[in-house]
Amino acid sequence: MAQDGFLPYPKGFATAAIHHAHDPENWNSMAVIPPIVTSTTFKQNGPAEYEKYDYSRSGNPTRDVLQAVLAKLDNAKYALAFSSGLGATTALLGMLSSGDHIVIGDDIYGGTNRLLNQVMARFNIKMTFTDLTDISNLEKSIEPNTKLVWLESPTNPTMKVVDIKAAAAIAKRHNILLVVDNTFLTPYLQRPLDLGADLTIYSISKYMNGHGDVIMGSIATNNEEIYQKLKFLQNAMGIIPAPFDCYQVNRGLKTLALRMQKHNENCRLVGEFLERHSKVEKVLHPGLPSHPQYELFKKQASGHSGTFSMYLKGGLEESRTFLKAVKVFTLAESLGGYESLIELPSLMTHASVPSDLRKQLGISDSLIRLSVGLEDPEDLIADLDQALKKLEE
Ligand SMILES: C=C(NCc1c(COP(=O)(O)O)cnc(C)c1O)C(=O)O
Repeated sequence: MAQDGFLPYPKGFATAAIHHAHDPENWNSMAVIPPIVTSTTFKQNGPAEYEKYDYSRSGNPTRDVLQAVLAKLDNAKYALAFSSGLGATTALLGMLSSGDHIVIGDDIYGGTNRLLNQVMARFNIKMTFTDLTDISNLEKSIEPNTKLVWLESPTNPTMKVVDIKAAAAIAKRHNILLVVDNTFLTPYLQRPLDLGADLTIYSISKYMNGHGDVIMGSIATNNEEIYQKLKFLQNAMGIIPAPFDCYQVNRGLKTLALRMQKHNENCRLVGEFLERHSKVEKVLHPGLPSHPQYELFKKQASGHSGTFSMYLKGGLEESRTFLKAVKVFTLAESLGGYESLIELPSLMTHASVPSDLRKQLGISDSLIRLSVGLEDPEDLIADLDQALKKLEE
């Protein structure tokens, strides 16, 4: 059962993740598990006369199985896989032309901010960063040359929630595409296309693969024209994943439903423990009633994942002491794996965000982001408790 008051978990999701596009009749071997096709090239019947595949960058059978499953899980017609989440972002931004404008939620992954500000800006892509939790800021930021609205919800790392339906309605009214980066929740907990978004993008490297051993990205959409443009860019820009990685991610998806339920449960227990702790200033967890947008979050999600943030009392010294003391949690970047991770965005994942924006967003040296994994929650809580006790020494 989904958490009280949230949307129900999607029916048939686990069955689709396991069986969709997996008919053994699809391949001569009748293998139950889709074969891994590592061949870089495929024999042709005559010059430019071939069945479906000519060169693995342009198309690959193992990648196609993964893309079919990814589309199904997002209730989408189409999905494409890329070499990384930022690779998918690069392909998506590759649809823009010099002079185009995009409106972006102010709180986004540091690497996405870096790609926009330090690369795309050099190609004369104009951008407005704004706080989309106040949805009136979206309308105010739209200009005649605006082509994309880009948002995360919840946001990385301050966990702000954006009203996706409202953003989609405004984007549609202005004939602008809405992209939602759904990395933090996956389509099991939130389905942006069903809420009106035109595209949803993922760092597959996180929960979708879920095993901390693949870097990959993906985009899903129902828009045929956009799909064809992105498929062209996937090949023309060469931003493709390896067949073996596609096999690993396809395998990871088979337990996505189970893993997200357990991340949801573990993360609530850890968040509630930290909320009660004297050394914790504030917890930012959209799945807890204390979050300012808890009611909105329940309307657009089936629950929260394992990633949330908190403000520790004190400054950088206290954060360093605490982060060096954890033992079950690992101090490292990334999130969404079965192993629990913990990090300091100001010096790690969001170090490339301009300091004035970090200050404005509250990404201080006291803001700590946790990715609660699938370990026994008692062990996770005991680990945080012993590390917090170091602040009393
Ligand atoms: C590595 C981290 N984030 C990657 C990320 C990316 C980039 O994905 P990569 O697969 O790392 O290229 C895109 N969108 C979001 C919301 C992300 O969190 C991190 O936040 O620790």
